[in-house]
Amino acid sequence: MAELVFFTGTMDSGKSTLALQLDHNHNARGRAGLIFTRDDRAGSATISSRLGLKAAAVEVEDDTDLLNHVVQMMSAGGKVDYVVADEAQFYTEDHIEQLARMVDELSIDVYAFGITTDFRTRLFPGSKRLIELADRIEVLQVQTLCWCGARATHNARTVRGEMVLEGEQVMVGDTAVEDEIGYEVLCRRHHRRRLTAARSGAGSLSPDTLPFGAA
Ligand SMILES: Nc1ncnc2c1ncn2[C@@H]1O[C@H](COP(=O)(O)OP(=O)(O)O)[C@@H](O)[C@H]1O
Ligand SMILES: Cc1cn([C@H]2C[C@H](O)[C@@H](COP(=O)(O)O)O2)c(=O)[nH]c1=O
Repeated sequence: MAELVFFTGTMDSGKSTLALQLDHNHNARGRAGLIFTRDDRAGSATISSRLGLKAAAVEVEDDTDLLNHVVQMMSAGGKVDYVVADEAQFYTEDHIEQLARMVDELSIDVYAFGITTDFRTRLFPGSKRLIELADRIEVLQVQTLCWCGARATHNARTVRGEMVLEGEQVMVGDTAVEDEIGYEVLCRRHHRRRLTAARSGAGSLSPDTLPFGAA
C-alpha cells in the first residue's frame, strides 16, 4: 500500500542526502520517480546535499498543483511510482494535501523531507500539515550535535554568531556561516538561553578538558 512518509531532522542532519539516496535506490530497481523541491540553497529546480550530490527537481511555487502535475505527466504516458518532496517545510498546507491525495488516489509513494520547526521553535505550515497527515514520521538517525555535545534538536538563526529571534520565517541559508546571517543547530537548553558556539566561546566539540599533567 502506498504511503506518505515524513523524514525529518534538524538542519544538516542528512535529509537531502537521504532523499537523493532513496531516489537512486528506487531508480536502480526500475521505479520511476519525480523530485519536487522548494527554495533549495543551491538554486531553483535543484535538490542538493552538503555531501556534494545534486539533481534536477521540479520547483514548487505557491500556485503549483502537485497532484495535477503528476496527473498530467501520467496522462501524457509518463510513469510515476514515487515522489520525493524536499524542503517540504516551505510547502503550503494545500501542497501537502495534494501529496496525500497522490498517495490515496493514485497509489504513489510520497517521501517528504524537511525540518519541523523554524528559528523561533514554531512549526512551519508544511511540516505541521505533514505531521497531521503522514502515515509515518521518521526522524533521521544521524544526530546533529550542539556545541556542548548534546543532541541538537533546534535550529537557531544567527547574525554574526549571535542568535536572533526577529525576522521572517523563511530565509534560505546555511549552517557554518560565521560572518553574516546563518543557522546553527543547538540543544533546547542552549536555544532557550540563546547560547551559540560563538557566545559560549566553544571552539570545538573536543576541547582540552583534561590537559596532560592535570591532577
Ligand atoms: N565533509 C563531510 N564529510 C562527511 N560527511 C559530511 C561532510 N559534510 C557534510 N557531511 C554530512 O552531510 C550531512 C548534511 O547533509 P544534507 O543532506 O545537506 O543535510 P540536510 O538536508 O538535512 O540539511 C551532515 O550532517 C554530515 O553528516
Ligand atoms: C530554521 C530555519 C531554516 N530556514 C531555511 C534555511 C535553509 O535554507 C532551509 C533548511 O534547509 P536544510 O536542508 O534542512 O539545511 O530552511 C528558514 O527559512 N527559516 C528558519 O527558521
